Amino acid sequence: MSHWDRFQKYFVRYSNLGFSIDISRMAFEDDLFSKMAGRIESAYKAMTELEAGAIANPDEQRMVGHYWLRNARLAPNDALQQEISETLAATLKFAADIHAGTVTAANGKKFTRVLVVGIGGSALGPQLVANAITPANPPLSISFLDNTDPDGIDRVVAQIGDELATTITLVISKSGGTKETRNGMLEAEAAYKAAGLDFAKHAVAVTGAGSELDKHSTAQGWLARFPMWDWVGGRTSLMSAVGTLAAALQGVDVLQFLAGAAAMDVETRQRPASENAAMLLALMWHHAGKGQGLKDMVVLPYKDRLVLFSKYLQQLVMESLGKEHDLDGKVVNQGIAVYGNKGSTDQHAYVQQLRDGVNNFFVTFIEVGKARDTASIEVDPGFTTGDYLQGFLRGTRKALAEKGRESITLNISELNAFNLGMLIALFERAVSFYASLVNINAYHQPGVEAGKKAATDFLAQLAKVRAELTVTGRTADEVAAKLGIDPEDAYHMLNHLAANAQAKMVLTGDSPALDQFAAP
Ligand SMILES: O=P(O)(O)OC[C@H]1O[C@H](O)[C@H](O)[C@@H](O)[C@@H]1O
Repeated sequence: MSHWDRFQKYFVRYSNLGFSIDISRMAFEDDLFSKMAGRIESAYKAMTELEAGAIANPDEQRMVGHYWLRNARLAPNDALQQEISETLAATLKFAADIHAGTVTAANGKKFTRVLVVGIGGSALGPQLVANAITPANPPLSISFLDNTDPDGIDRVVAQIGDELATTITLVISKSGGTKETRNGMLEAEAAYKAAGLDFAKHAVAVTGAGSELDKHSTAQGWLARFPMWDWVGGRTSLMSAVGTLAAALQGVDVLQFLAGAAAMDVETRQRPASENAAMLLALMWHHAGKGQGLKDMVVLPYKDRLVLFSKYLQQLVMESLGKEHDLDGKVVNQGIAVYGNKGSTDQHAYVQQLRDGVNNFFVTFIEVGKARDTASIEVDPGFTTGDYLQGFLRGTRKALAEKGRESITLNISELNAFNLGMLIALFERAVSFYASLVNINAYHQPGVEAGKKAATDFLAQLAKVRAELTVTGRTADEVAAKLGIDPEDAYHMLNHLAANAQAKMVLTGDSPALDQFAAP
């Protein structure tokens, strides 16, 4: 069969949405659909139950409700439907009050900037939206504190400068207890205080009811609090107040963003697999990686404003699918690695390996029809930069295909709120379908807790190591023996303390075991 015939055979287009998916350059056999029919059927059944309010996250005994966020009528009861609708209305009203100057900074002036403090799903989605679909001259600019790196925090606070006086800070944390976010909140509060500003009068919480952050923000009398629910995972929370509040403050058309997601949901809820873009993605992932994630997903949008899409999908895909056990408790070590930035830029970075090197990936091209909103100059007689961008996408896809490297191409007409909503809904549902195909729970994240606990242990030991420092100096072995901890851990802690003026290295031996550290 010619490429042209295969392209036409498998090409799926939702003309009403200006969307299409091309899987023809994936080297699956024609009997893929029949071979997978049983698992496809189970995936559709699981999806129907999930959207009807089943406990689709059995490990945490929770419903999975992110699809309801863009169509509240789907929620399984009136109370939830009302809560979703009222929260959306409240975020839009709050943003309108900020824009109108009904709600102002403590100095009576309109807010001009929003500072988001969050991490993981409480930052990646808002960062994607801010980068991709914020209007050219947004009513509020945006900054992010998305890590517990003091140097990074200092840079953001310095960039905001005096504008802090008209900056509204959104502290976003579903659990309300994530330490990086708590630290960012305290650092932001310190910056406001240092500027003689009352943080509470510039702060808003987006968190679960009754969380540490909820209690704190209520006790401190912050401007507002918006809810997060336990039936929305962090990585699928962008269409809750996590994403809608920051988006609305920046002048994004939130209702169009949600409408795009809802429209893609309609197309991908129950269509037969061969016409269902989300099921097609899930099946291509399964084919490429043999159901074990053996090939990485390279995300290559040929649009600068989608450069954060791969980072967003890293969490959505890898935190959902990267699981040790399947639903039957069998050890499966599932997952699909995701990386990428943007084309054609990445052609000058790693595409060399994609074409000629190890064939351990498949590419997902994202093609955006409309090149720009303004008129184009000619960079060659008759050609524009947009022509080049399209040429590089098509050329790279062809060059990869010639060497047996697989790719999927998604096409949207232009980059706007509706179409970004569509893309996010598409991948959310593809993740749900894929998880069913490989029989895993896509909605919990046990592995993340392990890291959090190890960090807590590290901090407890760091305090003891610091207390062990004397004027004369101690080696890591001596400190470890005294405290009964791992000598290498002790060594790294002593170096951390020395690098930050909380210890000093008094002797450098010819092996780390001889290095001596003393009190500063
Ligand atoms: O929103 P928070 O509760 O602060 O959680 C922030 C992030 O923490 C962990 O990394 C979770 O695995 C993520 O899913 C979550 O987005």
